[in-house]
Amino acid sequence: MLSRFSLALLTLLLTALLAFAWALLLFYTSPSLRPENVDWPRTLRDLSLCLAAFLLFATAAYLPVRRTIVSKLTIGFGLNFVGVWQALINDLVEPHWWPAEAISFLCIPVGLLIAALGLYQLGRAYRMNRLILGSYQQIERDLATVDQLTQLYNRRYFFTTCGPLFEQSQDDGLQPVVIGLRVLNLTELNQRLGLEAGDDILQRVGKAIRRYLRHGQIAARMGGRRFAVFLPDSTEHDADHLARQIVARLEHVLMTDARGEDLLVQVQINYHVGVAREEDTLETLVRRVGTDDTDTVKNPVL
Ligand SMILES: Nc1nc2c(ncn2[C@@H]2O[C@H](COP(=O)(O)OP(=O)(O)OP(=O)(O)O)[C@@H](O)[C@H]2O)c(=O)[nH]1
Repeated sequence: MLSRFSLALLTLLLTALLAFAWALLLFYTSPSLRPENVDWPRTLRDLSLCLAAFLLFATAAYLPVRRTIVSKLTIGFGLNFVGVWQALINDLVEPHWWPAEAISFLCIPVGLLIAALGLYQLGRAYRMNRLILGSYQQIERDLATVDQLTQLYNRRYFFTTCGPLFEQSQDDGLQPVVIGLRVLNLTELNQRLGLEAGDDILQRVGKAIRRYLRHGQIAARMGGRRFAVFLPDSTEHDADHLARQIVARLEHVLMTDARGEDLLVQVQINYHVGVAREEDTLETLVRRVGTDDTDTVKNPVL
């Protein structure tokens, strides 16, 4: 089995060889035009077209894309080259043989049609590749920044993104607020209903938080059972209202236990609203609301 490179080389060589042999045959069998009868500008134009067609033909043969597309492009541009080559010969000799006329008449349009089909498929393949690549990149980004259980951002994303936003808000004279939330009875629920049920509860917490978020507000899972919501500009009252809505939504959650029976579960969530003071940074504010891992012991609030 020939490699792709050898097959392309063989196709090009064979076509060039046949084209020269065909030209020799026509020059040998048909009367040549006298130099004063040759339309030199037209001949030069056909010569340039011929070179361009051969270049396209060669490029198509080596394109690193699917074989079906390569063959369409190679056949299309190859026929195109044959047609233009014939037109060039016809500029220099007077062939009284119908195939010589028919070749350029047929090969150019048919070749262009096939090449256009190949180009269309190439465009589609390129678009598909872009789409696939785009979704891979999106997945990669999501895996790096989003907590897969709750679908909220992770702690790393929270600090990287909200840090500059926090400073920007302060510079603009706005009032950044952070709400810290913590599922108090997760350990107990895990023990009573199992880890899967605990995961389910965390998922519902994520969903409830996302439900009440407004544009520009960012929520993240900061630890196993701790969450933070960043509001770039808010008041204690509004943030408190938002937190109450989230907590109220999760107060009683309907779940199914291991035996398939419905169960009303009380999810206890503690929250704390932190309004930024002038001397605050995002870190100090997050620590105050008790969502930073590093401050678990020191924080008496949550
Ligand atoms: N089902 C389930 N339980 C979890 C998960 N993450 C943490 N927990 C439980 O939540 C409890 C606290 O876990 P931590 O990882 O200490 O959570 P934290 O957010 O750091 O909270 P602190 O206890 O305040 O330090 C433990 O009982 C864990 O088993 C989780 O992804 N799924």
